Amino acid sequence: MGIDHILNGLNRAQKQAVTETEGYIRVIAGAGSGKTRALTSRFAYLVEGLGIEPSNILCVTFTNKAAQEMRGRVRKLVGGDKDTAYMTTYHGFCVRVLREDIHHLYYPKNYVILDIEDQKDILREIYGELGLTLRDQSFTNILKKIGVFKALPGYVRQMISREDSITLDDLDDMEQKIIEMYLRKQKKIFGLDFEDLMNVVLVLFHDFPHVLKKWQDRLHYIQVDEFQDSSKKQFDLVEMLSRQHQNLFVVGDPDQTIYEWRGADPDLIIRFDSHFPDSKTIFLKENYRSTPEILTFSNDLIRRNQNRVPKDMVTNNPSGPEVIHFHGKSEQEEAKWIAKQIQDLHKSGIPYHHIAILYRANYLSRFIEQALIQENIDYTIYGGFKFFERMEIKDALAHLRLVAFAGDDLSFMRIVNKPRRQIGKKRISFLREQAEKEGMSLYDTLAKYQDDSLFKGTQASAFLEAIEKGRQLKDRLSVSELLQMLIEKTGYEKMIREDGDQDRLDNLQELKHSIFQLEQHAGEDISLEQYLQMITLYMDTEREEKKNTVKLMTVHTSKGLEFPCVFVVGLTESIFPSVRSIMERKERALEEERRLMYVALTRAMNTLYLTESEGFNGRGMLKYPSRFLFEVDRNYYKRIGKISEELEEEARAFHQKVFVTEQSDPKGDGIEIGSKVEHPIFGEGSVESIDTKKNVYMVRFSKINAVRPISKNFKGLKVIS
Ligand SMILES: Nc1ncnc2c1ncn2[C@@H]1O[C@H](COP(=O)(O)OP(=O)(O)OP(=O)(O)O)[C@@H](O)[C@H]1O
Repeated sequence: MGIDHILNGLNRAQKQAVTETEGYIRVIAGAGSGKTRALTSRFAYLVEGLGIEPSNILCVTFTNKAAQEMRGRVRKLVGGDKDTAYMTTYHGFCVRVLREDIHHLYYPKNYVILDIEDQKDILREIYGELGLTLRDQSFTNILKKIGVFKALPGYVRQMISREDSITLDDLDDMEQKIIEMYLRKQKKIFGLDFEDLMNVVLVLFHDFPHVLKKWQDRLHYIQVDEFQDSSKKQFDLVEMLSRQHQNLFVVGDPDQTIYEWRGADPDLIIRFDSHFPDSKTIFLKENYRSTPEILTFSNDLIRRNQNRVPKDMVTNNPSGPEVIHFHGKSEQEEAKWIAKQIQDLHKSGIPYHHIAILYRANYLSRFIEQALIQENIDYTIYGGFKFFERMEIKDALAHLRLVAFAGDDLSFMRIVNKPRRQIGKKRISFLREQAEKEGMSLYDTLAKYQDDSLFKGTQASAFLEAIEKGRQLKDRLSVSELLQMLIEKTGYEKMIREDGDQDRLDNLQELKHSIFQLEQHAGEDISLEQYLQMITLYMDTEREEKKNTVKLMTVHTSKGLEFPCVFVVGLTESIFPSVRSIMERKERALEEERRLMYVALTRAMNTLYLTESEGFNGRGMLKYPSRFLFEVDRNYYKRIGKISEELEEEARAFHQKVFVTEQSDPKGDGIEIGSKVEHPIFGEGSVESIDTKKNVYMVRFSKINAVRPISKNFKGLKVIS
């Protein structure tokens, strides 16, 4: 087989990326520039063009799905009989290494990989032994702390050593005790969680040079996809492996780093050339996906980021429709407008599956889903559950149903033991039997037998009390108030809070917000029964799953995908950019949010709509359009719906406020974004941004008309206004 079929159709830069096989090579590939294609073609070229065995090539991808897709594409190019086992994720590779070599650490080859549920089971045991409850510390919280503890691989030696160097009684700190017990229990069952896999391999390679050498010998070529989302440890791994043959090929787009919050380090790709001074850089700048209109808009937004390799994407694609920003007066108007556009697109011959709706957070799907259901537009939530099928939403509504109809056994079963009330299998089967015999509902049966000795030690009475209270108040409280009262009194909301899953909490909040909004707009009181009837429309689980549906997903999920028509919705400041991320990670997060927006925009091939609306958010705060909409030149998009001057002014002030309060200098020396400052050498300047990670102010000085990073510890920088 020749190699023409591999190289045909690639552009010059792509061909270079495919055929430059030796040395350290970085490919900076913009959105839609065909990096997946370049990467698979390169693998095929190594095999077909150079005669390298696939078992000598490690090709690391970011997700299992990407690995699978890449294997499929490579098989098409080189035939289906080639071994593609080293085409895998970082974790997948570590699992293989450990399967072969973990015995050096006295662990068996069939060690156990612990998933999140196994981890929680271990914690449950520990909590039992220490007499702790979730009120003391949620599992999510302690798992996060275990994650922080495992940030550096050093602990692995302690975990695998067969002697306990620390006596548990010596540990006063409860968290330390839990972590130590967790490690011991892990060791007992030879269990490794996801965090450990990489750490154990790093320690193994470090402490057993001959093992590292074996893998180095084997892996002549290493290529890494989505390199911008690699962490320092992942980089260390491939760097170590490539030392012998020195063939490391990385491809990524620094503008699409969206996992910094969980350890990705965009500097690794940005500074790849300083790490490997002999490295070559190839730019893939030609975008094959989008229209010039979409690209111009996206380029103009991402240009605002400071920490990047400057590059503008270009395209030879024909011109398409203008990018549209729709501004609605209310969330309902926004949703209706989106549904109407989808109907129009569909009428014009565009199939539903060519349309995607992207949002920043899962809970935002609710308002769109309701509009789509009302208009009978089929949709699928990509990588998740529909809003009204999410566990916490079904549970919350089960509280309301049980108040409305005591005979609803399904709702009873959903919530009677959530949170745990010691009403397990045995007691439930008693209730079922009695209910059957006496022709009563499970709820009424429990009410009848709550004082029976069988229910001693359970919290059955407290549960019944909460539901009874709901019954008494249901005609006096609004539905939203009733729901709040119920989930508070039964402890359901607390359980979700203690579990620490922010997505679930956001969904609950969104449900309450949606009921409140409905009440506001209805103009008359809505009874509980009316509400439950209305909501049934959205809970219809019988709808069959169809292929030709509009796809709804978070922006994170949309990474790597493309659609002819894209709606990016809910573009409200504080939601996108997310104020929560900015609070946690300051201005680094703002840049990451902008990159996330860039990922969303560049999913679109032909038509791009951006939507947001006025009104109040779930926390009762006024909504303002996202700063991202103001950062792009007005000539690059068309606005439908008027933003009053007043609203625009308030919005801009709000953007500034979020930015300044969240990013102001914690040392309190009065220097903030926008501050005018004086420097003894550079003269007057103004602070453009603050890099908390590097501890510097980025100051633009007028005398030199350039930005200089000035250390926060430098005493000579003074505020002048
Ligand atoms: N040389 C080429 N000629 C024509 N089309 C191409 C070429 N290279 C890539 N494409 C097409 O461009 C689109 C984008 O390619 P691909 O999905 O590989 O991009 P990407 O760089 O991975 O994008 P992103 O990072 O934004 O997800 C695809 O539809 C692909 O088929």
